[in-house]
Amino acid sequence: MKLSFTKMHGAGNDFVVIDATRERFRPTPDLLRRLGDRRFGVGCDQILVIEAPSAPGIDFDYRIFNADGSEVGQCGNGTRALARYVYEQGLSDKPRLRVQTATATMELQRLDNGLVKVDMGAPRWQPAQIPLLLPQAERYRIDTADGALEFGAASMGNPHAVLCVADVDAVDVEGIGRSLQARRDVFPQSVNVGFLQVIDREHGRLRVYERGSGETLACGSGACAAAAVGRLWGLFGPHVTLSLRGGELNLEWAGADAPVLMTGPAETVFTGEIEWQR
Ligand SMILES: N[C@@H](CCC[C@H](N)C(=O)O)C(=O)O
Repeated sequence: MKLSFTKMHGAGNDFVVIDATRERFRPTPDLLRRLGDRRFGVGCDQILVIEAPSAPGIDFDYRIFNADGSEVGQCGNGTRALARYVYEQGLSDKPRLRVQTATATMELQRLDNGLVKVDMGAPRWQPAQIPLLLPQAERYRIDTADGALEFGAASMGNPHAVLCVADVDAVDVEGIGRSLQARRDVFPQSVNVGFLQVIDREHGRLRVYERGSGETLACGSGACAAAAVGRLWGLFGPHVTLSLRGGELNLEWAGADAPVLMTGPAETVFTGEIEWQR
């Protein structure tokens, strides 16, 4: 059988988008891994599945799979790609859309400049399993194979650890990323590991070693977590632009229970079909 897909990206974080409002899609582990495989399949960081809404007040259900086939609850860059797809394909012309993932409800807004702004919801502070270093700033410290690591931890519907570093280009992103991900006592569902270099109160640089797909060129939920941790630690003001290897994202967070707002690009790269033996 043939499966139609659209290849998209948001700041270089790339996606295979499946429109399950128009074709039947059964996300088996083999098929997901083939879609994610850059050599034997299509290749992407995440597979995004757009489905008809399963609840009132929601425009679309939105399922997210990492390239390794694991299903997750959040993908910020993918949310902007979803909005772009919906508008390009005429699935909706509403300027604001509400989408539901396994763990989060998000509101998306199409801006006049072609960018998409996403209300990502309020950060939730995690993890509870380890003692805080500084309780008032949600700062943690654990011992790993790479020595003692200090980090902030936030859930944006998926788990993130954020480490402040002097120079993102000089960090062993994969090594430290993997060693934190291996600490299942602290992160039972593993974790996306962000490395944040603060430039000034409104600018930073960020690299993210993602769960299920390794280092990506950008991570939207990781950028939200980094902006929130940076603000909580007194390093950032309420507006910050983060430069990732694939582009820039703008983040706003007023603090406490306010949602993190993320603005950035999303592009369609090509469409295709993949042969698939069920
Ligand atoms: N790239 C994404 C995050 C995708 C999911 C993540 N790898 C996880 O396992 O939680 C983003 O833009 O947010």
